[in-house]
Amino acid sequence: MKVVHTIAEVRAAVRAARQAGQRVGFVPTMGYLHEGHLALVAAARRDNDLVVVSIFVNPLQFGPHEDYERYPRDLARDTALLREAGCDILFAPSVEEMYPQPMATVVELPELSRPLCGRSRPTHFRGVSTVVCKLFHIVEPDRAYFGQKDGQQLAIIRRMVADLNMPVEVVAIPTVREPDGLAKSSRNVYLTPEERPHATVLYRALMWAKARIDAGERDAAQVAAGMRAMIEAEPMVRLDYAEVVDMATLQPLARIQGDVMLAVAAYVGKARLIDNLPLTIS
Ligand SMILES: Nc1ncnc2c1ncn2[C@@H]1O[C@H](COP(=O)(O)OP(=O)(O)OP(=O)(O)O)[C@@H](O)[C@H]1O
Ligand SMILES: CC(C)(CO)[C@@H](O)C(=O)[O-]
Ligand code: BAL
Repeated sequence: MKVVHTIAEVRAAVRAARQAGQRVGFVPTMGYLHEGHLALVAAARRDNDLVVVSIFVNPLQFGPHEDYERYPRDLARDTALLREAGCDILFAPSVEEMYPQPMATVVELPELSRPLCGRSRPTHFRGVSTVVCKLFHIVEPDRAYFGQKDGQQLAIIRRMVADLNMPVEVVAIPTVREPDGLAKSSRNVYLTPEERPHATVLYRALMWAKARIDAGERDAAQVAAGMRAMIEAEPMVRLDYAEVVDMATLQPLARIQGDVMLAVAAYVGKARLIDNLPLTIS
């Protein structure tokens, strides 16, 4: 595995592979890797000749009072994990390399960025779509891999790629969970041993909602209210939102039908956790 830190190096490596007729799979991450990230890398490894993983904690997607400074980082451990996972190129640029001058350009999808997490993180998805657009131009992958866990991010990237005719196939990978259902996330390290059991309420609320829908419930407001009540009743947990939305537009639904996403977010101590469940109801 080659570890590169500059845009020129990653471009040269990818172009050489492409000229040799290779297909390029790309996994963008913010590092501090866990099995969720490694599932994306494994899928990229299966489908492509060359696998590129980026590790970049993108300052543009953090709000002024968020956790940019204390976001967990461990490049040595990540490098070892990626080598083992069969990654070919690790691209780990500095902030100066990615943003040599303040960005005068932004890529923003306002309608998709405002709901759900956008209400508490109003500038977050502008930072995500802008950096992913940059990374796609740098790496020029054939396929790019994203986790379902960040469901709003996935909807935004899919729509950006469609709207801007980007020649990349977006591949979604199901959420990888701990044995008790908690979605794996780099931010789970913020949870104290006392908080940790309560964090599973997000998954429990999603499972409760799924059971109701499986039993025939189609009233989205009823299901959302039930999820909200469960999360609000949980000690050490503060609800951010619990909603039933259309998977592509992220707009709240009245009736549960078609491609829907049950989406939840809550604060548990220092951690803000998100989870979701995509469902197709015919
Ligand atoms: N549990 C998971 N299952 C599947 N994919 C995941 C999981 N967690 C993260 N991913 C995906 O990995 C990619 C990189 O995510 P990121 O580096 O932000 O990790 P994270 O664990 O989501 O961190 P954070 O704590 O910032 O949410 C994204 O496409 C994300 O959806
Ligand atoms: C897609 C991403 C790497 C952009 O910084 C980030 O939002 C993430 O890790 O999900
Ligand atoms: N996984 C999304 C990155 C973030 O929360 O900033």
